[in-house]
Amino acid sequence: MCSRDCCSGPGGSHRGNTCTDKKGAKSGSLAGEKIIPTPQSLLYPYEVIEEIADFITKGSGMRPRIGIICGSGLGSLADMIQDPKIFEYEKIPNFPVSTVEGHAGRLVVGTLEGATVMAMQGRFHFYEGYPLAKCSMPVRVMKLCGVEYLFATNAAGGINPRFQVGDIMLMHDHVNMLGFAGNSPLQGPNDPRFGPRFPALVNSYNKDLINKAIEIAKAMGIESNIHVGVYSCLGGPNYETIAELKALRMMGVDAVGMSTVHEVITARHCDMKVFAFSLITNKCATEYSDKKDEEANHDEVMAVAKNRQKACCELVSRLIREIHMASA
Ligand SMILES: O=P(O)(O)O[C@@H]1C[C@H](O)[C@@H](CO)O1
Ligand SMILES: Nc1nc2[nH]cnc2c(=O)[nH]1
Repeated sequence: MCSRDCCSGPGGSHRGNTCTDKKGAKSGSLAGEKIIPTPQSLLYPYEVIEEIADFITKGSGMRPRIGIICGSGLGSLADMIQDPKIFEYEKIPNFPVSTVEGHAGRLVVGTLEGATVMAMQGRFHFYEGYPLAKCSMPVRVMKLCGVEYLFATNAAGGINPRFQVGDIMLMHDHVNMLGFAGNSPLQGPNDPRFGPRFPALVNSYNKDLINKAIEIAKAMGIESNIHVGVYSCLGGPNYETIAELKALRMMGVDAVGMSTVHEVITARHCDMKVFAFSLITNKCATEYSDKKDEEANHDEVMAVAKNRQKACCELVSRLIREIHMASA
């Protein structure tokens, strides 16, 4: 495995003096000390994304309209897909592999509530060692497959004291902490075939879809478990300190996680409509305490996601049905 920028993290390796990604493409040299960094946006040029998209559309015989990214423990969202064509990440050319528990590592293409969909059962995180452009590369693949709507889901810690474990927060905005630190999936030369150099991000989260989701939650009788709020992505893999959580709360953040934001930036850059939600899997303590049970842990995150998967699946499938009906 390569731990340097030259071959972009897991899946890459050094053979002799040469740095090689998992497909064998040479992307840098270890000879001498001169390693030329690859700007993030050049990691996956348009033509490579196009090749991956062709592989999926030809292999599935479909052009999906809705893309779903399953959060930690929420892989069952993809299990709802009918007549699924399944692509293991390892078998997709130039695709990274999933390394996190709760992220199966496969792409599922089929229909859901009549709509053509593709779902990532397993996403890529910055803390796995992947640059942000690689984490969100599948969003561009979705775009070139024909996807118009991105549904991004995640497991997150609730900072807003009104949030309870098992609640769902519909994202209406985000605070991009990795962006504050100068990291973006759009870093490097811009390819206008994807989108503009300086994309605007106000109104990134589609208001109509949020309103529809609230109506659906009412019809499901879970409106008291639904909130609309602000998500923030940190680099992880560690969970936050109390001081960090206090600071995030002061900034107006309601829930914190380690994903989604760079996917949304990539989706908005190529003009997709975005719907995203966080399943609140743990309450974040914002006061100092010795209580061990106030510490976040991934087992708890997975257990809560498993418990709440039914509600999440129903919300997603009903919303997809509305989108499909509206365009039928
Ligand atoms: O992929 P998501 O954002 O749902 O996963 C969250 C963030 C970490 O990957 C993990 C921590 O428990 O859950
Ligand atoms: N950063 C972060 N990610 C999470 N994913 C699930 N819970 C949490 C949390 O408390 N913090």
